Amino acid sequence: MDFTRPGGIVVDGVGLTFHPPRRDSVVALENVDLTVSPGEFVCVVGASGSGKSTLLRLLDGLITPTTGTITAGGEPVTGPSPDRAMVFQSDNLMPWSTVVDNVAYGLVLGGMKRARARQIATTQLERVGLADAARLYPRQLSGGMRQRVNIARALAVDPQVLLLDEPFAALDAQTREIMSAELLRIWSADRKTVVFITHQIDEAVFLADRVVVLSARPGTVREIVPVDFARPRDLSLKRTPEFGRVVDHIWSLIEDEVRGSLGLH
Ligand SMILES: Nc1ncnc2c1ncn2[C@@H]1O[C@H](COP(=O)(O)OP(=O)(O)OP(=O)(O)O)[C@@H](O)[C@H]1O
Repeated sequence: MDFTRPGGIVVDGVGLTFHPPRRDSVVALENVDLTVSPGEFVCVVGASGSGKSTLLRLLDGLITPTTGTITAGGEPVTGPSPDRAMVFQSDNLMPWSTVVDNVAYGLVLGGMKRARARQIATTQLERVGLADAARLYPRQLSGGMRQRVNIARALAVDPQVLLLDEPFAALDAQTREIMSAELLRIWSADRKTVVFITHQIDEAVFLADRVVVLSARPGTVREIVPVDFARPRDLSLKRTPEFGRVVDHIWSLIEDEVRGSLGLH
């Protein structure tokens, strides 16, 4: 596999130490090695504080590693780029703009004429099943709809890589399940590279080609678990014994650390 192609990511020996003012420094990540193939769907799980969000911010270029290097599409990551789009847990939509203008925002910011940007935004809204909501305002949408708008907004700039930081964490359990199936449907259309952070092991296994399990602080790659279930996947997969076995395996890798993070040793 050629990781220097668009969408490929190489994380090589990456460490990140925070130096907060007037507090002890925090080694959040240490010696992380990871390669992601173009078009691959990778999920990252780990106990609270294992450095999942930090890893994602490094991949985006929002922060710079203390040690090691990161390349995306063969180029060193030195800062945020339109080639990579982030989706966060909270939706960050502008309440004063309509849904379509929220989705068009990144394109307009990049210099595109508003009419053209709205056209592209409308196409993206169709993809996420929200064409009818284009003229509504964010407050008129449910949480699940808002996160779909968020995904449409990330896709509108046509990035090579989508970085998602617990995008469904604020949703109720049923909406969350449906949203993960929706995300796979949207992803399968053009198979962008995805790195998806979650606390839910079953969500990770349902979505991913591989699940990266981080160990507790300092976070490092404990194991990379391949998930070979055929695609397209539907939610009934989650009720199969094979699925349960993969979930159990990952849970066994992090259970001690989750207990430790709760002071339960
Ligand atoms: N800006 C910062 N300054 C100092 N320490 C930080 C900073 N950001 C994160 N940390 C610390 O780095 C470690 C990793 O944090 P991070 O948020 O990446 O973990 P996480 O796995 O995403 O956690 P969670 O699952 O709880 O969201 C934690 O100990 C956290 O307190």
